[in-house]
Amino acid sequence: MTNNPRVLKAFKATRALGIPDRLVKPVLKNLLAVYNKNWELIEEDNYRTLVDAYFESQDNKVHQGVTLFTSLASSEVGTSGRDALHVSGPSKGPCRIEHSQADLNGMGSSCLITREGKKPIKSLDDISKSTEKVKISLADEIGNESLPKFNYIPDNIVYQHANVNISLARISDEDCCIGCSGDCLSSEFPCACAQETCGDFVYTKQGLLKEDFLTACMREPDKQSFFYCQDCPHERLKNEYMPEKCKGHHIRKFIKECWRKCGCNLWCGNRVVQRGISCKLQVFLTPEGKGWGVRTLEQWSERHTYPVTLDADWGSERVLRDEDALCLDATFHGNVARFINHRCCDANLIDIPVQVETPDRHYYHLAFFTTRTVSDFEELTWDYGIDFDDLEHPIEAFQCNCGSVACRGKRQKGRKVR
Ligand SMILES: C[S@@+](CC[C@H](N)C(=O)[O-])C[C@H]1O[C@@H](n2cnc3c(N)ncnc32)[C@H](O)[C@@H]1O
Repeated sequence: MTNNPRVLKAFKATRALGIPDRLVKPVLKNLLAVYNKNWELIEEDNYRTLVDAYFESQDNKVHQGVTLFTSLASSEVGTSGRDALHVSGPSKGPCRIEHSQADLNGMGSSCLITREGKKPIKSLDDISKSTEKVKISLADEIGNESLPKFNYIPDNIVYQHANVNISLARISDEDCCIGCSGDCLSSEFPCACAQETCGDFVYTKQGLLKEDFLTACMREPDKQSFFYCQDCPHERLKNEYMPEKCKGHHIRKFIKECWRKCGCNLWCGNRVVQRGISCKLQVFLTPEGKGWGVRTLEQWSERHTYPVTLDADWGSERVLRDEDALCLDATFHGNVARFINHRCCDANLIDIPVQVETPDRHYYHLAFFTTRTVSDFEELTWDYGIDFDDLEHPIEAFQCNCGSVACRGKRQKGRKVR
């Protein structure tokens, strides 16, 4: 552990990008040697040289010849391209929250042992570049695709002027459990953080979502659970001068996790999403022409949770200020969730909003939970909620190849989408 304030400041800057100190340390040491201890060069432009040097060093480390064993299942998660996740945005372009960093060029040719046996493929050992707790591998068993260039970041980063104000001072005593200690799930009475979910924690001691809460989240929304804005940012984004009437926003159930102002510890059972991805996931090239997708490398015989921080905003107020209409955009910076493909109606994932750092509901995490048993090597899918007939929908339509018998995109086949 160093006391050098310049080193500590450098760590602080790289930590903000989700890079652990232990990985930055050797890169920093190397740069100091190269620059003859000229700190100014390293500190310039918010440590740009250091960050670039770190990512370069990680690129060089891309392992070739990853071997995965059939006995372990493989799976992946992917999400939001820009189109898929623009849930709402202000008229002058959405305030963006970006996700994750990693330059994924540098794929190696190797052999991957899959359920079907040995196959020549391109593979990467860990697209998260050690920023996640578990490795997220990549496999192209078809061998003809290069990855889109994007930066893998494990946590959200606020882009430009997005109105996200995270501060402990904004969390009132009613919004946290200062008096708790250890694990809130073990205490006799539920703490203040369970108020959001009617005094009952939503997680089991095993870190799974309780059945009744999940079932309630999966239920078809009724008319009362929609909110209609007077002046809808969604519609204004489509047509600034003659916006149509708001089509409605689904008012959804939130999960509220304990956080830093709470007295409990990091291993409290009411802190699941914030601890990061813990499942073995793999990004793979889908054979149906959907591009890259995500699958799991292990069977989840129970309903399981893993966090992917996406974002959206919904009309929780009569008049939504433009700057509060946030969206998640993982086009350039994102995590593994950016690869999750769409499946109509019977997807095996559901997204649930999770309040962690702020009681302000404009900004929250979007976590994906499995809705049923997922087999090893099964693709993880999510219903993007696209209306394939609405060509003005903010999610850009594509020719749906989800394969579901209830595919809503079938009618699109043979017709040119945007
Ligand atoms: C969030 S990205 C998912 C990752 C994407 N497959 C990739 O290779 O980066 C969304 C894009 O994936 C493709 N996609 C997702 N689901 C699809 C589906 N059911 N059928 C065809 N293409 C799909 C579409 O091109 C869509 O715009």
